[in-house]
Amino acid sequence: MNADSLNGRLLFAIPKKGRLHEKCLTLLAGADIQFRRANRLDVCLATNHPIALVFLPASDIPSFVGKGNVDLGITGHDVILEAAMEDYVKEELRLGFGKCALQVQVPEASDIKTVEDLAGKRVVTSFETVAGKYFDELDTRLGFAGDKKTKIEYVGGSVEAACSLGLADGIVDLVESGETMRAAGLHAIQTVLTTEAVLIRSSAPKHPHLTPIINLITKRIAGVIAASKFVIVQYNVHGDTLAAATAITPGRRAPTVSRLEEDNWFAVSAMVEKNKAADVMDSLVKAGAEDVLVFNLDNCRV
Ligand SMILES: Nc1ncnc2c1ncn2[C@@H]1O[C@H](COP(=O)(O)OP(=O)(O)OP(=O)(O)O)[C@@H](O)[C@H]1O
Ligand SMILES: O=P(O)(O)OC[C@H]1O[C@H](OP(=O)(O)OP(=O)(O)O)[C@H](O)[C@@H]1O
Repeated sequence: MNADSLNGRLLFAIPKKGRLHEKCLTLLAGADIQFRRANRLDVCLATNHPIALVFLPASDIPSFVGKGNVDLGITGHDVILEAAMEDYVKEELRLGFGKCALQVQVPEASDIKTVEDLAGKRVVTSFETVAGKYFDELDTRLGFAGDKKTKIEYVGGSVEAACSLGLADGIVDLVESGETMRAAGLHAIQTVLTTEAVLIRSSAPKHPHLTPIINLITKRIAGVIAASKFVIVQYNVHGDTLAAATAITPGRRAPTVSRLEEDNWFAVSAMVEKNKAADVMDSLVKAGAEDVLVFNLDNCRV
């Protein structure tokens, strides 16, 4: 592939490995962006759209998109703040995966119980920008200046080991299930931020002629995300209980109601939030609905 083959194509950055990689591939498949990636090749052309996919480390994606070298990207909200690119990228969509929290953690046995106790001591993290800003503000609030200020030290990984190795009094690291933190004998004393994967575009795009395709891909991905959050509930109901049942399933705009080939019976279908589907089914049966079915959505435009 040469640079010419990228001409006129939308460049779309995807994390090349790590926690977000697989979920991004599922999202691309759901949005019907097809491609064949040759072994170890980090740039590849979509076969059914004028798009080139660029596989990059998640942490590099905010600056590539922010500087306009790449038109669209997926990365973590935390990574954007760490790269100090929040003024240069627009977060178009929250994607509902890669959810975790950046937390201040200390050894469970430690005397340090609050971030105020930790201020002025040693903190190890991979998020030196975000943690630096957080402790700068705390130091200022507490009147710590010069060598009294909190010492922030960067490590690239295995942050949770820093306290037991004697390198730190506390750490700032991501927590999802909390397993890593507990296994290292740590507990969280403060949440600095919560994060999830986001779709981003440049705030000052270099290729304005690509805006229509950027909008199209954004809508497609929004459709895949919405479809994963909703199910379709369908049921039969007698005319006497139709109003009570449709009040339980009002749908996004309105439920679809069709007459059955049986006197005063109706079939109803409506979109329902996936995490409420079981409760909705219980309420429908209680209200007198019959033959209650739930269908997954593959995709939608809402
Ligand atoms: N435990 C987790 N649960 C959910 N999302 C996470 C988790 N850990 C990280 N993330 C999200 O994924 C992003 C990338 O993290 P990941 O650890 O995969 O980094 P990476 O850049 O692939 O580096 P490496 O694979 O070298 O650790 C994070 O910035 C965060 O947004
Ligand atoms: O709360 P948990 O579910 O245990 O997840 C948190 C861990 O996940 C991430 O690391 P990852 O496993 O991606 O490895 P890394 O340290 O190499 O980044 C993060 O840095 C934590 O260490």
